[in-house]
Amino acid sequence: MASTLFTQKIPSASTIFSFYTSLSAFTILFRTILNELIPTKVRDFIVSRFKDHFSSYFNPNFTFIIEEQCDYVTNQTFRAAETYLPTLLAGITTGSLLVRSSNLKNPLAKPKFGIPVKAKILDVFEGIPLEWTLLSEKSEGLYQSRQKRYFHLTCKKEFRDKIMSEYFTYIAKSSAKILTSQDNLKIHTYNPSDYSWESAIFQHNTTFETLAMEPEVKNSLMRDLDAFSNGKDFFKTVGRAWKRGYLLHGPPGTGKSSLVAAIANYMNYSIYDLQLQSVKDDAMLRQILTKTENGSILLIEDLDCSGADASCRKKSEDEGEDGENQCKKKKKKDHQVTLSGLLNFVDGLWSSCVEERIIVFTTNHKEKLDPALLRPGRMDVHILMDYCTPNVFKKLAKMYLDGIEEHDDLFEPIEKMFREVKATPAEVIERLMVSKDPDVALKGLMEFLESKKMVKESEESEPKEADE
Ligand SMILES: Nc1ncnc2c1ncn2[C@@H]1O[C@H](COP(=O)(O)OP(=O)(O)OP(=O)(O)O)[C@@H](O)[C@H]1O
Repeated sequence: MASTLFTQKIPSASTIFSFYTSLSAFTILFRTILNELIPTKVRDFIVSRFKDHFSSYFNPNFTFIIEEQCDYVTNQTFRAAETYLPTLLAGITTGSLLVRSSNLKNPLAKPKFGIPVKAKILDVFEGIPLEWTLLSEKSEGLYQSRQKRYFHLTCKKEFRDKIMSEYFTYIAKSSAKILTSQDNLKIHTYNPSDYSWESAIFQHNTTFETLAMEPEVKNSLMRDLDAFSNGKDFFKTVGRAWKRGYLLHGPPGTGKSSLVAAIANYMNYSIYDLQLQSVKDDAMLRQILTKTENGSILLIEDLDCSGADASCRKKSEDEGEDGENQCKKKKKKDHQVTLSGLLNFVDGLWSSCVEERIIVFTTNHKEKLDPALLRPGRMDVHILMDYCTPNVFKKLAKMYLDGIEEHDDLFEPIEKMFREVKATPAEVIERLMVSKDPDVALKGLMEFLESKKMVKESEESEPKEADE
């Protein structure tokens, strides 16, 4: 009985050999079918699915993939990670590190360190070990191919839910804290050939202290900015996007750009300076604007020259055609941003894509703008930056002439002149900078204003003479 069982359980050598030859023959046949009948791409797909299935089954880790761009928008989690991770350099497992010194205010400031591609950074959150890696690869974008960057964040599978619910909030808060204490503001300019914003350190010394404006206008603007920056809950309560639009208008040299710098310094906001002429169409405008960050100023200068205004409409009307239609045709031909595309960002649905946003438009010719841009609610505040007034002159003289507040002979006649002739603050500053000696500088300014007055009087008298 025992011997029967034994012979049944262990096959003979010839059985094993014949089984082995059949298996080998089957394997060779299978491989041949796989190699010759199934196309390479299908084969690779089957193998990769097979691998993925088994590796995820046996792999104890879970990986979050955080791409730089999601749809049209900058992924804020990527931004937060990029800001937060350099604080973890002690846990970096790489032989290299990016080193940057960009604090223009203090050349001796410690350099900052950045994360090189493929470097692994280790973090620990409530005892959970985490590993970050920055990766980069080329991808085909809407307008051209560009570098696609993304982070891999890896943790043990059992901590996946905790990381999802708590860790990402933690790094968002940490990066917000780091950003509010940043040393430099930035100015971003859109580069149409690269379809991306290029950044530089923004170091403009103009503040509300150094800007010469009528005191009531300045004070009311500062109050408005304070209310805006503290207004997060208010905007939410009234159901509006947290944004504020300012239209700065007035002749060249009256301080519109300087006022933008003063606002940026006061609010501690970076500036996105957009030349509308460089934007092909509304779709591109959407893509550009959604790539800007919260808590920033979007600046569109010289709006009357941008095409998205009434100037081309007026021209067509003068030429006797239906202005609006011709304007539309022109936009279509040039692939330019349309007025409605722009308005969508000023107060349409897209205006809420970025929070805490100040939009500043500047123009030398408010009268040329399309009335649609000037309707109530579009631009919240209109500020006229005008020719020099006696108050503005006094402020400039005090700044440029060593704190001078009075001058026995010249202050009064100069102030009187400003009521009669138009001179921009830029022109006045040019004369005040001629000498540190108040007598010389103010005399030069007086002569300049007198010559302007003479020109004005002769221009006024010319038509009269012609009439006579
Ligand atoms: N109100 C002002 N207070 C102090 N400085 C001023 C003022 N206005 C002009 N300036 C000085 O004049 C120069 C030109 O000013 P700015 O570029 O700000 O004028 P603008 O109105 O923006 O001109 P444009 O319309 O040509 O862009 C700057 O150097 C600025 O410092």
